[in-house]
Amino acid sequence: MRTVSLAETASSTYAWPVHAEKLQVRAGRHLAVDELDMRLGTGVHGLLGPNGAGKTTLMRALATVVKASGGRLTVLGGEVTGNADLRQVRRGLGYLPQHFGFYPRFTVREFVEYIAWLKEMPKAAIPGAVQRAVERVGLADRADTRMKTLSGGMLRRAGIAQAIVNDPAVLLLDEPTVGLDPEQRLDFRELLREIGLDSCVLVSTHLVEDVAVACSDVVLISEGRLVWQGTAGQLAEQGGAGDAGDSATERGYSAVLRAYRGRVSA
Ligand SMILES: Nc1ncnc2c1ncn2[C@@H]1O[C@H](COP(=O)(O)OP(=O)(O)OP(=O)(O)O)[C@@H](O)[C@H]1O
Repeated sequence: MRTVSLAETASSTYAWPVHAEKLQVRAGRHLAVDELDMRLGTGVHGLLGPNGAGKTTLMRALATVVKASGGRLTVLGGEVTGNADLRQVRRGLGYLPQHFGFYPRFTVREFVEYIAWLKEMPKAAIPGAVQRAVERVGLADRADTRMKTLSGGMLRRAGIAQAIVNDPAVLLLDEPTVGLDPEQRLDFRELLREIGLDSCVLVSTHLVEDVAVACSDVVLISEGRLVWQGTAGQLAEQGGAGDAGDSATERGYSAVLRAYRGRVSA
């Protein structure tokens, strides 16, 4: 049986689970997110953009790991750029960072349990929630294996398990499909679609095809700004025969970026 998360039982008086207005976030001294406006509702949102576009920095700000240096950011109704109770917001979040740390002697189960405990899940709900998260990422047969002995793809799946253990209302996944084999990628797309039915999921990736298949909506950023937002089908319609790419979605991606670069250099 599915455990009901704290985020679901909290009253949701906000219009958008994620709402950024003129958001600015620094990475070191660099302004990596610059006056970004973005609203995300329920569904699976694919976050695309070239290397250095600011995807990881944006994810980190949404995950409340870094503070914004300007603008406004509201996550699950809490203004995280203001004086919101971050503990309350964090209980409703799931986050898979691009690189995540773990104690190598922990088993997969201990690692996911530890994150559930950090998220202040009710003690009695933790064992069942951990088992379910591990099963959902296809690691049930490795639950009692030490983290240090997992393959790269299995580690990534353990990372996804910790991100979903609390049934988060906002799930942030930074390049989750890196290292997954083709079969696991297909299962993962299915998992994303399932979670996106009642949660807001943001997935950063360079695999435009993953976005085309698994995401209800695409957010494209470049130089820290929102360049384009729409459905994967609408993105595909932006491209033409002369645009770079092996699929309609890739050609759409190239066309949108080309148009944006033309606008900023004009
Ligand atoms: N610690 C740092 N100090 C200075 N600049 C940084 C730092 N971290 C990131 N940057 C810069 O901020 C910008 C955005 O980086 P970020 O990692 O958010 O981009 P990204 O879209 O996730 O890139 P990628 O697709 O390569 O993972 C880049 O220009 C990067 O060089």
